[in-house]
Amino acid sequence: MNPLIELKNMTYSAQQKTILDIPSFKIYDGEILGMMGPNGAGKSTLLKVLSFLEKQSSGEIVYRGRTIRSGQVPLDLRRRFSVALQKSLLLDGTVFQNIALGLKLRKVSKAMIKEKVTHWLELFGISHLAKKNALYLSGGEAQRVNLARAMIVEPEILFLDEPFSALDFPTKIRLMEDFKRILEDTRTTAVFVSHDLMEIHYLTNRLAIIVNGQVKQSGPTTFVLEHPNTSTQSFLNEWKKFFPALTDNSFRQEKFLKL
Ligand SMILES: Nc1ncnc2c1ncn2[C@@H]1O[C@H](COP(=O)(O)OP(=O)(O)OP(=O)(O)O)[C@@H](O)[C@H]1O
Repeated sequence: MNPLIELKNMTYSAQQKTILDIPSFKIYDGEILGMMGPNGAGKSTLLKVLSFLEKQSSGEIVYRGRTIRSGQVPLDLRRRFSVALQKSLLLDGTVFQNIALGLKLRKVSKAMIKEKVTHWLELFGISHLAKKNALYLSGGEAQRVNLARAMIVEPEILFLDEPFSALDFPTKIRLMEDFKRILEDTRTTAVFVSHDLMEIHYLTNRLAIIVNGQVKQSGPTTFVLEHPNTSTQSFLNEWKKFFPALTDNSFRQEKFLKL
């Protein structure tokens, strides 16, 4: 399988400190890749480098066979990606206008914008909010708008940095269920940073554990959770003490979704 993105000897440094040092890492078409690791491990920085919001200090990022070397800013590629952060950063305007923004910037016709926004409002279950000012939404509503805004441009990769962390548990579950279905239906490749093992377990099919700016382990999510290696076990075993059943597949089906 050809990777969508490949990192080769990639480092990222700031203030004379190496923050990321990744000799080799690949992201594949259609996967939902989770990234976990302790505070300050470099997850958000990696997300920014992968989405070309930050330039790597050395090494190469190969995107669909096109090599981007350190120092280069591939502005044309940025438009193919969407980034959704924990804080939804919505603009003062209606929900409709917020979701339409990416299409407007891409000079899509008014009729097409209307059709697409209506479609994405429906998919995220927020049609009733279309005319509401986006600054006066609840956290759960705002995050639905944020995700619809990211998805409407049909990104080749969606980068998510803790988008659910501020939501209460039932709101989070409902949004994650809807979002997972949308990602699967649209076959969107997604890279998802989270501190929450339940979110990671539910949403992702591959997991990378980042510690001290390095990818210490990656593989199918359930496998990594069940078989931490010597570099990741101290981090993962802390989690597993509190959620021993997370490595049991039936847990997700029978308990997690019905909580
Ligand atoms: N521009 C910068 N200048 C200096 N240090 C930076 C810069 N960007 C990131 N760092 C440092 O790099 C390290 C990794 O930060 P990053 O935000 O990527 O970690 P993280 O894994 O996302 O952390 P958290 O889980 O706490 O959100 C931190 O020590 C941070 O202070």
